[in-house]
Amino acid sequence: MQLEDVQRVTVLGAGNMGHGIAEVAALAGYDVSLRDINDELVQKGYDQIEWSLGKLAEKDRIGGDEADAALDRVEAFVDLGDALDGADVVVEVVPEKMAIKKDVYDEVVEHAPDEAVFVTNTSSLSITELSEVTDRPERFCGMHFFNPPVRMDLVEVISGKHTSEDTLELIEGLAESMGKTPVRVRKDSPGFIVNRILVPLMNEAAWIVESGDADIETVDSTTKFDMGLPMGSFELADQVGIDVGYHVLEYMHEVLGDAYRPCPLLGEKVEAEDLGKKTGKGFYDYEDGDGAQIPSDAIDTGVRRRLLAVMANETAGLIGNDVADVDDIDEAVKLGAGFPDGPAKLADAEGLDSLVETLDTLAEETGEARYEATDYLREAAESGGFRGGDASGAGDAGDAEGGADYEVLNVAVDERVGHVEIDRPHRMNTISGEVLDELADAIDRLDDDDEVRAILLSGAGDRAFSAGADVQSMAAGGADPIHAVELSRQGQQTFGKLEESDKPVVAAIDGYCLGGGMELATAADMRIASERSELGQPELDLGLLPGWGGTQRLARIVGEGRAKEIILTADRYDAETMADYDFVNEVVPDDELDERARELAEQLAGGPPIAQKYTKRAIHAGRTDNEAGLEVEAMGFGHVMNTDDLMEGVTAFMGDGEPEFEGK
Ligand SMILES: C/C=C/C(=O)SCCNC(=O)CCNC(=O)[C@H](O)C(C)(C)COP(=O)(O)OP(=O)(O)OC[C@H]1O[C@@H](n2cnc3c(N)ncnc32)[C@H](O)[C@@H]1OP(=O)(O)O
Repeated sequence: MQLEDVQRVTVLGAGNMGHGIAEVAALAGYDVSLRDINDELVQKGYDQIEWSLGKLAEKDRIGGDEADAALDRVEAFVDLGDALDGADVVVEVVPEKMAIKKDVYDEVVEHAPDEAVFVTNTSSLSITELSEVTDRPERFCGMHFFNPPVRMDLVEVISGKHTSEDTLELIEGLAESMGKTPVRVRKDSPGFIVNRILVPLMNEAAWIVESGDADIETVDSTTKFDMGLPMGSFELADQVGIDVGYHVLEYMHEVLGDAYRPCPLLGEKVEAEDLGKKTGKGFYDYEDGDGAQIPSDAIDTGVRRRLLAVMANETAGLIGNDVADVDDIDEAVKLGAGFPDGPAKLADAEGLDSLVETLDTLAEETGEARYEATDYLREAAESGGFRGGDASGAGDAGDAEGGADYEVLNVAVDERVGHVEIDRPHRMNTISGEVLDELADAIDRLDDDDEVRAILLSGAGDRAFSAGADVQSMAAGGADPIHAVELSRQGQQTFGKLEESDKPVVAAIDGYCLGGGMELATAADMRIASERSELGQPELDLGLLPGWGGTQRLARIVGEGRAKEIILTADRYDAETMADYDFVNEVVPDDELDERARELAEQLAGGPPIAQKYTKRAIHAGRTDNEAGLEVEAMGFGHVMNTDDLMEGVTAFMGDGEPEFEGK
């Protein structure tokens, strides 16, 4: 079956994941049959889809018509035969018990069309074992969505032992058509990629506390504020459900051996039914206490190294056993678990050599199997890291003209325009330290490149130009004032490079342009925005202030009164209002932004570079001293008088032609 043959997707199970997957499939234009075992359950799932589509429309993520059309495509069923009628792909999302799933497949094979492809949304069970109870193991694979499917980009596409390449390609294509990022898991190994990293991390956090080496607060403070992960390890366990992690761990223990022996601390919580947020109490108390209150200053480097060492070992296990390659692992964990960087990159940055040493020491002290470094980890450490000593992790990412590869930017030069796109759409193109580093490098290169005559800035995807500083990675600075001052200076200087560039800079704003993202756009010479864009400086709502030049640059553009209004209210403004405030030069329909921004950038790239340079310099010099500005203007005027560009401009004017300026 080819992707274009897929018309009907049948989703078996209308629970949390089931109705979410059904919604995503309907939004992608597929007809959807949603089935559960009784009217009440299936109706509940259907109502959830209706509610969620309504929310998306309310937030302008989709149009009202689109929401209605998606809902129209969903039909609810209790009868399995009816639900499977005409199915091209069957997505099974029934409870995570092998026996239940097998029973379902026993029935499904009786009713499903012969050519239908089967996928299971298990998060850890064996794809091979499940495929073998069906009549089509080669047309069977895992399709693991993350919760909630409508928001999470990642889909792990897992090959069973019998799965054909065609099936994997079809399901990857299906995931892409639903707007998701599929990551292939080549082997059916417990936990696949994301859970294989997260669950042992949770287990190790518990073992650290169990052994008395640190307390819960220290482990969580280190995880969140030192390693920069989105949550503390115990906070994560509470969020996911301690029982959920525990059962995955038990399964890993059973299949993969002693290295995955669950820490008794987890078992005790499961026994006591303190399962985390869903029961009101887990490692933290959400009912009678304040929930997960994690101190930002209880960081312990020993805890960090231990958690990173275990994570590195798991990563190595996945690569060494050919389950997935390093880039896919990093991508999957970033998208599926919200890590700022993937585990391989985090481990490389720490130094694999030292992590191997940590494991060896722990193995010697405790004799525990989970500290036995895998052969692949040792090999990777010897060759300088997972990426052979390239700690930037750039690998094959990005392809910038001028010889630089970037991890979080796309940089390309075309028609004399150097285009810099922040490429973190899954995190709203937020600005991390890495984005700042790469921006500084890219701007320097484009500035030095004579082929480049204008710079265009944008954000990948259609949700955000940039939602500002990555608060999570900022928090990883551990509330250290000195670090914060340096971070502020780094942003000011990086954005200052754009402002000071001799070349005209255009910011193409589509979607959210907030906080540090707006400060970046403020450093451009011109701003063009799509109608749907929302702009603002929400820092004060976070108890912060705009620290990347916002207090200075914004006032120059919109005047002090408006700048104070924007910063002090922390409100969000639509593009039209920001055009009225003179911040945005032009507002265009959403689907015309890319073309119009490029047109403007190319127009500026065709201008006379020397005159442009002195124009920018004179305007900037005049900010604090009008006389100085006029002096630069006069000097610039003198400089251009003796240029070929002047001759070219005047000749073209006389002859009614288009000038070809060369900057000479
Ligand atoms: C010196 C400079 C300082 C600063 O720049 S401070 C930061 C200033 N910026 C902000 O305060 C904006 C914060 N973000 C938001 O208010 C909202 O987000 C949006 C309005 C942009 C979008 O809202 P919605 O459509 O409901 O999406 P969502 O679920 O909130 O966001 C999607 C994912 O993006 C992450 N995210 C958004 N903004 C940031 C950020 N600034 N730092 C880190 N992560 C961010 C979220 O957490 C979430 O992630 P998950 O899907 O993993 O839950």
